[in-house]
Amino acid sequence: MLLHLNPRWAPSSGGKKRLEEQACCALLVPVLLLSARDGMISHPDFGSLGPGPGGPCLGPGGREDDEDSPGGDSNTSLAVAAGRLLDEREETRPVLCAASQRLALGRREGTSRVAIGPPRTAIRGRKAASMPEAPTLANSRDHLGGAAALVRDVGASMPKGLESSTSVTTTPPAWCDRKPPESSSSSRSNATTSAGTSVVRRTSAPSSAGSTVLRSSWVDRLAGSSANGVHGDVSVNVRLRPGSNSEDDRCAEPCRELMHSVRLRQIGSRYDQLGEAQYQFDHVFPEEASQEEVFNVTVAPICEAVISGYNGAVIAYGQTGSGKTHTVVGTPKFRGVAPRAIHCIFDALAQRTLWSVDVSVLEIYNERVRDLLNPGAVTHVDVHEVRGEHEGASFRCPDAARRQACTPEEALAALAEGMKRRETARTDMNHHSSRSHLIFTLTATQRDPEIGATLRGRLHLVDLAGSERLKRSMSTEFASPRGQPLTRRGSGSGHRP
Ligand SMILES: Nc1ncnc2c1ncn2[C@@H]1O[C@H](COP(=O)(O)OP(=O)(O)OP(=O)(O)O)[C@@H](O)[C@H]1O
Repeated sequence: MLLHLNPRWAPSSGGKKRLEEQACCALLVPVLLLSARDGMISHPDFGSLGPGPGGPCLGPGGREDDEDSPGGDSNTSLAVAAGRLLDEREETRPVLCAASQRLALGRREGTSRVAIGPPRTAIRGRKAASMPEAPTLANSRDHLGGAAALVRDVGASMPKGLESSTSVTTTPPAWCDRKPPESSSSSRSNATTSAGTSVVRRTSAPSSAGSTVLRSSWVDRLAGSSANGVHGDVSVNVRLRPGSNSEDDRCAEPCRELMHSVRLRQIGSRYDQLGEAQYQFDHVFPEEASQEEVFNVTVAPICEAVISGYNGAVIAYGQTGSGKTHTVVGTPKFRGVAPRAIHCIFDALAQRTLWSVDVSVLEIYNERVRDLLNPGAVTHVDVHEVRGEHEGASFRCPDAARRQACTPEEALAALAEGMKRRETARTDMNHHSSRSHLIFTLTATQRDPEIGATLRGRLHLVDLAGSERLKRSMSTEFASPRGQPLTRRGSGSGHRP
């Protein structure tokens, strides 16, 4: 998560509320993310693998490869996250309340200077000394461990017939990150599990031994990850937008005394009594931080994980004009994380023999999901909620276009095409303001024909609409067809309650 702050956001009136909005972001975002765990870095996808329209596009040395699964495993676990977070107010309210409670309690405990426990502490389940445990975060270690537990559960639920019918006989390639099974037999099967829970596909499904090794490998990684913070974790980072020259003008700055923390300061005599507040993050990017630095620290590790078969998401959150689109997409001169991630993933795939990449660009606008790669008029696509026995709910947009990309340029062209169709509106704060949530998803699929294994990782890059309330940004030009504001409270732009 990349949280964006505009240090100049210190208006003379209504300042307290606005400062609170920025401060609340710091607390709300990590808490909210927990409820979006499925859209975060997670275990390799157990779902069925479906080729997108146009069929698979294979990398150098690849060959046309037919998938036996029906198409439709799609791309919007992030849309999920965003959609659920922003639209299902009933669900998020307790979480929001918990965060507000934390903020309030934190304030009460300090007087003029309040040090709020670091979000990462809360996320990783180490209760901050001064923090009451938020009710909806009940034991967040369990929450993080949920992914690992999920893997165990899915493995445990392998149908018996499947377990005994197949085996893996060859040593997996280096990229597969698996050990060969201890015992093997030659039988093969096209069987898949009832819930599509086998990641080994097409001509074979894992043997009992093989799948156990596979699972334990993932479980180890996931379990290890929550301990070492490399994978399977949520990191919350802040980037400060440049632009404020004078000290008096600034309401946010990196804290020199405490690493990776930001100090928020209220400007103006009316709210001086509020004092300062410090928030600690995984990383704080000062105003002078380059695009490259942001990518290297926050996104490059996720790209590596995607190549290893994990799903990852990068979500840019912040007020309008705070630099979300600049960070995610950037400009030709200052390339954002999206083009860098695309190049990074393609560079890694170039070392492999058999791979394919497809991309999709979706937009959540006015509470509906739109497919921005549809060549005709921009169309809405339905969101299907799928509830697996062990996987919880996931959301898919099977009708959304998934464009095959053989080169980074093709993937970038798809992103550019989607950006062009994205709804923008002029606000008083940002003349090219994004009024929708943009979700760019890149799916990297690698195959090993020898063992019939498929390894797939997804990267979701999300540029959220401005988090401010609509009336604050005075975005009066956009209204729904029914004359309502673009988004209601609690959803889309201005989604804070
Ligand atoms: N780190 C930065 N360095 C240089 N310019 C920046 C930086 N961050 C933002 N900007 C500039 O600030 C302006 C607003 O940024 P941007 O459009 O990315 O904001 P946003 O958060 O996406 O806003 P909205 O939610 O309204 O779309 C742009 O002109 C952008 O180039």
